[in-house]
Amino acid sequence: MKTHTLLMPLDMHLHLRDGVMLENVAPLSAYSFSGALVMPNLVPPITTLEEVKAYKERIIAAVPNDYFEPYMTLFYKNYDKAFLKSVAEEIIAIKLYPAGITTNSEGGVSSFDIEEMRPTLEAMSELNIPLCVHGETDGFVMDREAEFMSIYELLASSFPKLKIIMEHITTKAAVDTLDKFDNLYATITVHHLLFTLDDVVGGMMMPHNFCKPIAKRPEDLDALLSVALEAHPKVMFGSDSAPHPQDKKESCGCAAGVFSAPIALQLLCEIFEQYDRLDNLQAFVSDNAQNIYGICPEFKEVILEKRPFVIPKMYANVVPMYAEQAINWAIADIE
Ligand SMILES: NC(=O)N[C@@H](CC(=O)O)C(=O)O
Ligand SMILES: [Zn+2]
Ligand SMILES: [Zn+2]
Repeated sequence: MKTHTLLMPLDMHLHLRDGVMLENVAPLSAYSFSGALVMPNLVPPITTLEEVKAYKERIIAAVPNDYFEPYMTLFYKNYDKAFLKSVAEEIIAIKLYPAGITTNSEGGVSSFDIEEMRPTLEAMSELNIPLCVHGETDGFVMDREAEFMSIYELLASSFPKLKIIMEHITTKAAVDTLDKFDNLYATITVHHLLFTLDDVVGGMMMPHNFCKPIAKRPEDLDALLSVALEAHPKVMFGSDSAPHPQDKKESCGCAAGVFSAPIALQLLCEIFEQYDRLDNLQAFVSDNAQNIYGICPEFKEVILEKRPFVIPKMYANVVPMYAEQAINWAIADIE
């Protein structure tokens, strides 16, 4: 049987939520990943040192049986340098959300006034704290990410020493912007390497494929595939696995978010094998992130094998991406 081994897989964009949901989903990521960058968009969002520490403890308590490093983040506000110094050791990045643009982002940034943000972003550069960004404007839904490129360019040129990560990119526009600035990086999800808008609303409406940013056009998918499959050194895997209870997805006013964490590595194997690029998957799911963030996860070896695997219908009360569908790769063993 064909197998493929991945060392220390990392998920550099993950929503673990809190409470019972955290207890249900964290073990699924901890099983197959060495670590993950944990997003701070709880209700209310994570904005203090005490909240970061307490949330990290709750995550570790939820995964008693596996080694798993939660790389913590703060929700962006205009923090002062003294505060940032006091949290720098506890976090890997700060996540900026435009206000109201996605799940639990109401307290985000409402105007990109560079002068207002300058003290915080300069302090982050000096303290070497990367800025992760949900890059969408409030424009027409298919144009939101492309319209945000001018804000990325302004941020990247105004703060050339600040590492800026364009989270969950979905467009050719973002791929084209990546190499314009040395300090721009990106994460890509597995669902955005598979879906276009057709998979969301092209036939019957598929709430479990609905997320922000929405999947775009075939040429965007091709651009994302081109940088992911070559494991472009400024691109890393971030699942953006975003669990919502079934009734919040299968309802009027469907919540945005695709739940992919437990099947992400299997799907990535399938995609990279399909394009004959399995050799690049290690860099995409771990090595690039280690280089970009300067992290060194503890040893974990995940052996995948090529055999049919039917994705469960539910994980607790969450419906995963591709529920009940058969895929070609499965996890065989983990050490
Ligand atoms: N991606 C999503 O559609 N949803 C995420 C938030 C986010 O990453 O934008 C969530 O927290 O549910
Ligand atoms: Zn987002
Ligand atoms: Zn997200």
